[in-house]
Amino acid sequence: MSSTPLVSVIMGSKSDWETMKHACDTLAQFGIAHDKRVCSAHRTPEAATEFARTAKERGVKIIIAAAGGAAHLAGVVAAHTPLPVLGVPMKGWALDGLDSLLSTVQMPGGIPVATFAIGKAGAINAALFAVATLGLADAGLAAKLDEFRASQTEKILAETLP
Ligand SMILES: Nc1c(C(=O)O)ncn1[C@@H]1O[C@H](COP(=O)(O)O)[C@@H](O)[C@H]1O
Repeated sequence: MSSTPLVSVIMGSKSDWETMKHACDTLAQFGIAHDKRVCSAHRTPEAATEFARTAKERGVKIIIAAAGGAAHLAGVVAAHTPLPVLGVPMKGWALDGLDSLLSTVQMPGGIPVATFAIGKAGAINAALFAVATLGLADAGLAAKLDEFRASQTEKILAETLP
């Protein structure tokens, strides 16, 4: 997207992209300007902090942060910005994402991370949540979300079983 990103999608590793592309696809479906990048609280701590500290002045409204395992990225970013941070725990490794979920969701009081489901559903829902939030100040966007939900309902009701 070429215009100023309203949503920044960050992930701890390129290996998270297969999942997080669903968040970016969903944002694109609603025409929301967004950017995406890899940054890690563990492996690139200065870059992650700098990203978080400057996001608001760059015009970003919402950050979607994905990480797996010892998933500290969303929490660290939330510590450095007043912007809403939506955390998406990645699935995988020995604990299948439970570790990612718990390390994303269990924030100490005072620094919230809104945490979504593990994996693809969480990636899509974080993007839809960003759409809903931005839709509070954008009637056109809110109408698109209404349409999306109505067509989803129609599709499910039309499903037949073998
Ligand atoms: N949890 C974090 C953080 C962080 O929280 O800062 N940085 C990378 N990672 C995670 O490590 C996993 C494995 O990464 P590699 O596949 O690169 O080894 C990824 O799911 C990533 O999000």
